[in-house]
Amino acid sequence: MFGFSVSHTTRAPRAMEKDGMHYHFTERSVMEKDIKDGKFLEFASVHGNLYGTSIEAVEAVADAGKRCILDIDVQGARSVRASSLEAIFIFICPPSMEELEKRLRARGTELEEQILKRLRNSEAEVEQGNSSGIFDHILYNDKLEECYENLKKLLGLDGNTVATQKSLSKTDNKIIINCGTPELEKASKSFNYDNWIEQDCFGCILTQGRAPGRTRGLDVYAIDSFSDGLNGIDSFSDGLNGIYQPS
Ligand SMILES: Nc1ncnc2c1ncn2[C@@H]1O[C@H](COP(=O)(O)OP(=O)(O)OP(=O)(O)O)[C@@H](O)[C@H]1O
Ligand SMILES: Nc1nc2c(ncn2[C@@H]2O[C@H](COP(=O)(O)O)[C@@H](O)[C@H]2O)c(=O)[nH]1
Repeated sequence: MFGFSVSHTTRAPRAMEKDGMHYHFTERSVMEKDIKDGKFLEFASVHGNLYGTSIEAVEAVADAGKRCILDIDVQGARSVRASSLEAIFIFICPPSMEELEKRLRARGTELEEQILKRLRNSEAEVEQGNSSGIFDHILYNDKLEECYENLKKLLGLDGNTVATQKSLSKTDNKIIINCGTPELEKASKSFNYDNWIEQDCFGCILTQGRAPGRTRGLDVYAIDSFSDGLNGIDSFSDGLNGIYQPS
């Protein structure tokens, strides 16, 4: 259902990280050129390295028929928030700086200098995450399982709403999204067709999987429920598969 957008970064890969899976590891000069050429939705300098979300990375998720999740820092979130893109922004916050330090040290992937830099930056991020107004929700990541449960609740994935959230139909030249929760309703109403980047019902950015300008001129409607047998998600097979994944 969900797909992770594989970011680009100029930092070196960690031992277990694979190029193209965890990140697209890249040279700074190459990434800077790609940024100049408009290939990135957002980018930021984080802990001394460049990180960014390419348009292609998001399209790859959309092409797979999945909803796109971006794991990005506060600067990146601010850029997306300031853009015309609509998304739900969730700040995942450690329970305390002490616990974060323990976790970072236990991860064993950074040298002391980098750990200290990351902790300093995290302090600023936590402050901004809590007070900048960028984020729609703050999730405290104390016990992982609880955090996961809370995330599911927040996305309306914990109960009966799931079935309706997945409902989508295409009839004639109209795409109909079923709004199962207030969050969904907000999301589908903010569907941004012009930019070919849409708000996913679960707060993720997703695309049509096509480049800007190749519009087919479809209209998008959000409705409260499917009472007329329009649950035709399986018939949604004309190449517009970047929007919703069939259940
Ligand atoms: N709830 C949790 N309980 C225990 N360990 C956790 C929990 N959440 C995350 N961790 C661990 O803490 C470490 C840091 O987490 P993560 O990599 O998500 O941090 P981050 O915010 O991206 O920080 P950085 O930007 O420095 O990478 C990882 O080793 C991760 O496995
Ligand atoms: N603005 C962006 N931030 C990103 C992106 N990909 C990852 N990140 C953030 O960087 C830090 C560090 O990540 P790490 O893998 O080196 O530990 C972390 O906060 C990520 O969320 C991106 O594409 N854009």
